Amino acid sequence: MDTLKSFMQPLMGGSSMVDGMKLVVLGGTVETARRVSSSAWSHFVNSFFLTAHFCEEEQPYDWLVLWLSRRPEWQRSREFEATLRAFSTASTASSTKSPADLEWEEAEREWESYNSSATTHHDGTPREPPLHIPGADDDVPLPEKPKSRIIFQPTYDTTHTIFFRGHWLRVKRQRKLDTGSEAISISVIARSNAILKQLVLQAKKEYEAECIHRIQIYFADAHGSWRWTDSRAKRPLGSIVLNPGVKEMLVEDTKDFLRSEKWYMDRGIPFRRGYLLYGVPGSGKSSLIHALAGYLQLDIYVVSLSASWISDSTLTSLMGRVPARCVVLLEDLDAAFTRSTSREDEEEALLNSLNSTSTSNNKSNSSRRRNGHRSSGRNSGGDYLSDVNTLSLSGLLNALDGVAAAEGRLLFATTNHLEKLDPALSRPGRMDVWIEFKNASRWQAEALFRNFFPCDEGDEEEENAAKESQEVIERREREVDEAMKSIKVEMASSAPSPADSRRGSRNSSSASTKDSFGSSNTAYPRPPPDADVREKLARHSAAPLDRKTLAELAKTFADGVPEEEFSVASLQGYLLKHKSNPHLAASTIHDWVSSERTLRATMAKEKAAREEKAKAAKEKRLAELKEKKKEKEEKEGKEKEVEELKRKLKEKEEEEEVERMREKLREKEKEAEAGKKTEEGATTKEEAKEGEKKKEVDEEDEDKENWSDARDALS
Ligand SMILES: Nc1ncnc2c1ncn2[C@@H]1O[C@H](COP(=O)(O)OP(=O)(O)OP(=O)(O)O)[C@@H](O)[C@H]1O
Repeated sequence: MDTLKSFMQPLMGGSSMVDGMKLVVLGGTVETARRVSSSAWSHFVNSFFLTAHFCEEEQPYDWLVLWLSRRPEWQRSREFEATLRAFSTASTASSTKSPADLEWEEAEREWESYNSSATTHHDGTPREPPLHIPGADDDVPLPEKPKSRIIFQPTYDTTHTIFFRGHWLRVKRQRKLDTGSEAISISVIARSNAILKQLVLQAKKEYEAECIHRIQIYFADAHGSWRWTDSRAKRPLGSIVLNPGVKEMLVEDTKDFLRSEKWYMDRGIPFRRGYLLYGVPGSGKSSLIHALAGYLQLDIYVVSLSASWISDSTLTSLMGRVPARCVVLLEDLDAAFTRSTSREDEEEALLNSLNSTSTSNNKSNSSRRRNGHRSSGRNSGGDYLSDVNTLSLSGLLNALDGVAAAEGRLLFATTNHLEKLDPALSRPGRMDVWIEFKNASRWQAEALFRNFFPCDEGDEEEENAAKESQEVIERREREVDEAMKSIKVEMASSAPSPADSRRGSRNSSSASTKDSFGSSNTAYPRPPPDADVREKLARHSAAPLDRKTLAELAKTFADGVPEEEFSVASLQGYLLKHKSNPHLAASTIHDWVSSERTLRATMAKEKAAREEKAKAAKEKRLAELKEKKKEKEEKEGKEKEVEELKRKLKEKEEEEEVERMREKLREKEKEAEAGKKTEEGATTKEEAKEGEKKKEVDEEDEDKENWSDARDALS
């Protein structure tokens, strides 16, 4: 030991070095102890904590976000960000409000009471007086603008503790590094994961309770996932007007299907059902699906097959990811593949043949078309030609009923062009129920009218009230007319109108020259409003009609609507214009029909002219393309002729060369013959024999040489 010390002493060079070494050793020991203890602690913690992860892409995430947003602890984080609630479920529909919601509403009320007393904005500008429109029903308050619900949630990677059913939960929001999507992890100290299951079920229940009056709409995204897009109030099935029995049949069929899972399983039939709704636009296909989904309490998953990003694989993964009970909606099924007409094919073929540099591309394009792929987009020349989505018919069929397709879903497909669908797509098994939608029948017209105008079922008292309200309407209409007349007078004399004076009396601070919408023109007098605008200024809702009047008006209206000529949507548009005046709606339907017919005839003429023009332009383009093709073919023909001549010339030259070689060979042979004869005379027989042999060998050598010369020359 002493020897070692004496050996080390000079190396250490004194006590300061020793102290330094001691410090390093001490520091190392502390750090190692820290690391070991922290990993032991996390190991210890992990062995007691159960953790559940919820990814943004999955539905339980939405349940959890709603549940957390209702926990005051979650909203009172010291580091938070404010966001609009991602799930816009109607708060009005919800019967229960969370403490967090109540807290937020209280804060809003406080803010409003502070601000309502002020007559100026924060920037000092005066507040505008309330708007008054002559004849408008100011007594009826406008519905409040729906409030967006702001939620405060903790920033990423901060851990929060929330108490739930006797357990402390550690909750953390995280962002995944690879996908950038959000996730929530919840840890709890427990022996089994029962508490986490309870939590998820609780969150689900609350979410469903909030959504009971609404349906959720999900749209497919480019990554093959479903994104929540909208939440809509349920549409009552009664508001959909179809010919008798159609709705009932559909409702019964869907209900029966949803009840028959076991029946399907017992028979080994895939538990799926498809409905094809086809027919004229504006006949209620989409509306019926929404109403039905609401009735059956199912969410809607919408795929647009004409999206540019859609491909076989994305569609397959989307179809595999729909929940067990839902409505999958494929809108405008015919738009998935646009088949080109023969003329378009011809044009494309011509273009392909002209574009010789991209031969291979063209081949692949046309083969894609044959396989039913859709293409649209721009070519280099700026024309719309080929931006390809890679969805094929077989891919679509596979996604609909392949092994990966989810079971239990109701598939609805809509199309306006049944004739464009491939028979494979609409065969039973894929589309089990077909429903045709036509233009409105008289029966539908009457039902639509009845749906539009409220009926007072009631007694005499109520009938009197209805009459009174009718009188009120008429009085108000008269007022509007008078107000309009006075506006005209004002225009002529520049005197303030009664409407203006009323406004002035309400708020003397408002500028007298300004009209209701703030325009203060002085150079040009105000033009009189159109009859259409006057009509709109009238009161907007009709008083309830008694049963008899409603029946009469509905009949008059339906009688005036020609059978299956106008879509329900267009009739709805007409009724909307007269929604305050059912009498007018019924009495002027004939005028509307004739004006619509005239309008349609004009539009048809214009369309025909446009099509004619487009056709002529197309013909011209086609002729130009043909001309170019002809020129190209001629040029190619000439080039071919030149090539042929060159080839022939080369052949000729080669033949001549061979002939020259043959000539040379013959000359050589003659010379050899002559030499042979001279030698014969000069030698004995034996010598002659030997000489002959030698000659033969020489000749052979010479021949070989000549032949090789000739071959070289030929090659
Ligand atoms: N049969 C109907 N009953 C009630 N309302 C209808 C009906 N048909 C159409 N409408 C009304 O017309 C509008 C358009 O209807 P909808 O979008 O459902 O028609 P569609 O057949 O799906 O049209 P498209 O084929 O153009 O998508 C909606 O506002 C809807 O309320």
